Amino acid sequence: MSGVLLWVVSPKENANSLLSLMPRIGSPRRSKLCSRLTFSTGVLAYSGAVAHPIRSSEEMVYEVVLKQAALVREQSRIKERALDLDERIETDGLSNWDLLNQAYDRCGEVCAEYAKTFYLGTLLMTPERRRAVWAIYVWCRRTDELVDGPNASYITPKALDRWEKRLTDLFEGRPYDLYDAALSDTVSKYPVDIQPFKDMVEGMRLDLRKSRYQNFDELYLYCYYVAGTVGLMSVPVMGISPESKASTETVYNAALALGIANQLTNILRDVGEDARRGRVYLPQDELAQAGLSDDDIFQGKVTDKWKMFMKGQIKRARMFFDEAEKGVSELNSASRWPVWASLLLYRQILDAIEANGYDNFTKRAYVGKAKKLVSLPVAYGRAVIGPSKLTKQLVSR
Ligand SMILES: CC(C)=CCC/C(C)=C/CC/C(C)=C/CC/C(C)=C/[C@@H]1[C@@H](COP(=O)(O)OP(=O)(O)O)[C@]1(C)CC/C=C(\C)CC/C=C(\C)CCC=C(C)C
Ligand SMILES: [Mn+2]
Repeated sequence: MSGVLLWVVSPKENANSLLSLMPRIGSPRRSKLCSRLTFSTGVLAYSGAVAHPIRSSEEMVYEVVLKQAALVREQSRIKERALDLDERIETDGLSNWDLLNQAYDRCGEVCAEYAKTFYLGTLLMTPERRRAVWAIYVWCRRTDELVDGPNASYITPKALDRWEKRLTDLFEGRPYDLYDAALSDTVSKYPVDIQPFKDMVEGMRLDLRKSRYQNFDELYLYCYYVAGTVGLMSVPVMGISPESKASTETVYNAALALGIANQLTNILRDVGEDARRGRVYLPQDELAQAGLSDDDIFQGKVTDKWKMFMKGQIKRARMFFDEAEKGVSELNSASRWPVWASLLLYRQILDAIEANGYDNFTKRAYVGKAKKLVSLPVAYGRAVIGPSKLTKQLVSR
């Protein structure tokens, strides 16, 4: 016999308490802490006489973190073979090497076009790392465009299956086009696991079939798929400082946290815009606990209830940013500045939501040019600071 049993653990159901908003970063210790302190309800799977809890999103994501961290340690994917460019790419008398350089240059152009500040930041990286990050950026952008771009209404689950097949092909050295060729080369040189890429495609599938999230556990998984994955993809390329004493998992957890923080911020910024597309990413149970419903969101009135609710959501996003900050200094020195810059800039969107009086229905929170300009040297200042000397704290987490 097997089935699912719902149980209630804690009598304290206070959605706005600090503890219930804690980032659920997936180290086993944190996981235990979270389940002890924050879970008010849970799902227990039972089969026969043995009962065991169904894994939370956090635990499932942590497995990917461990896998990626192990891969980095082993450096097992570093291959000696040169990239075998597929005959589907027209050669025009150019060598594979020329084509590859062209491919990377095109990725850089896309990056400069869509993400100027980030592009500028990458210029501080070594040429090898910089172009690898561009290649990853372009693949992520293209993946996102499938469900968010101008042709989104034509995208079907089958099209996403084809996109995933193309992904496995490029990981095996069979790229379809120039952008894929750049990524194919990157993943052959750096210890990048395919799983976060596949998971991002899964996030796009989720966007096709799901427009409501019952609780934070569901939302956490979505945020991992579409943004936490970016952190896991980027760190193997950006590199961890040789001086870092932190465990690889610690750094990957921070990278994951930055992706989650960014996506939560993105969701809070875009509440009105998403509602107009029939989408509500905010956790339904937390909305209900705050006395709010989808209708309140569709009506878009900034009430006291809404402000209270938003304060809690912003607090949680900030906690993920705090968790991420702990890992940035552990990265290679040249990679720290773009990461700090993107963290500080994205984090300020939360301040902008507050400054807009929590009206994220009709106003789009953004960071103005002056604030952006001030943030860049601040990011630089932070980037100069290297890995933490507090090794014990970081290693043992
Ligand atoms: C240095 C740096 C920031 C590197 C990452 C570069 C990279 C590969 C970015 C890809 C971003 C991308 C196109 C993702 C596709 C899905 C998506 C659009 C996610 C949203 C990004 C914001 O986009 P935007 O504001 O344009 O949103 P709209 O489409 O307009 O709605 C996300 C919110 C998530 C992006 C996630 C990150 C940038 C994760 C960053 C984490 C790291 C780089 C790890 C850093 C390492 C440590 C140790 C902290
Ligand atoms: Mn958005």
